[in-house]
Amino acid sequence: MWRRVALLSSLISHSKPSMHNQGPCTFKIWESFTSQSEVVTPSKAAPFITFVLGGPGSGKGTQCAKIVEAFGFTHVSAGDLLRREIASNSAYGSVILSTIREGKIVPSQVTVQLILKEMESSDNCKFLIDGFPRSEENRKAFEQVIGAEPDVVLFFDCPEQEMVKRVLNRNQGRVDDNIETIKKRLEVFDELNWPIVNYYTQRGKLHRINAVGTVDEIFEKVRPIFSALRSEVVERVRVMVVDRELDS
Ligand SMILES: Nc1ncnc2c1ncn2[C@@H]1O[C@H](COP(=O)(O)OP(=O)(O)OP(=O)(O)O)[C@@H](O)[C@H]1O
Ligand SMILES: Nc1ccn([C@H]2C[C@H](O)[C@@H](COP(=O)(O)O)O2)c(=O)n1
Ligand SMILES: [Mg+2]
Repeated sequence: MWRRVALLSSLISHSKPSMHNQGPCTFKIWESFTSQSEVVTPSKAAPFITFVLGGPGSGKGTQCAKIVEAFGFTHVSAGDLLRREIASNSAYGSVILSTIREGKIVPSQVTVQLILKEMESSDNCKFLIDGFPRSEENRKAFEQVIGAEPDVVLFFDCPEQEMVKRVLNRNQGRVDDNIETIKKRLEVFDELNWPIVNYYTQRGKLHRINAVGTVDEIFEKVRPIFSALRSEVVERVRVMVVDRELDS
């Protein structure tokens, strides 16, 4: 039913040593992902995946850090992976840089391969995929390549004015933290985000969180979501560990 992942593009640089098949939760995909017509449903023996949605500056990264601390997830930020790719001068680096500068979305194939590589290199079984999907194309590419859907989707809902204020105060030297790029990012967000929100709402997976308030106030809205899921996550990790032991 399962087979090991062997899909990584050689065009993507290896900035972290590969630990394929070494961790307790060796990452696998369904053989059936090659069948495009097949509906993909989550399996018990799959990593526990949370997608984290929200506009620029809505506080995704900040809340992910709190979830990691409280619940032991591994944080995979699509934006950070793309920035790392730029810094490593890989084949895609200059295209990614100009895309980010223009406030646009990098082709899904690139982003999904980076996410997959990061998940494979982790010995954890529970992931927060931050800033992904940013478009329906992103979402479909993830399902096709990884062969799984997220278990949970968080959406940090924040007014535009507040997002702009936070981004302009961020002060981390990001090339997209300027008013021109923010305007474009907000336009792209408004155009592409809602179909994703609707899709996961219909599937009963979306948690919309009002992202106005202090960091701690917002986390107190996030915490119960993961507390309620604790036994499901523990069971998933157990199944994956057993699965791996049977495999080895
Ligand atoms: N609740 C909050 N109140 C005030 N400032 C916040 C809050 N949450 C995060 N911030 C600050 O706002 C800025 C943006 O937060 P963060 O980087 O977490 O957003 P993000 O959603 O990851 O944005 P991006 O999509 O651009 O990566 C940071 O400087 C962060 O410290
Ligand atoms: N799925 C994604 C995620 C990010 N990007 C690009 C475009 C974003 O403006 C930039 C920064 O991401 P952030 O750190 O704000 O999450 O990275 C993308 O193209 N596709
Ligand atoms: Mg972020």
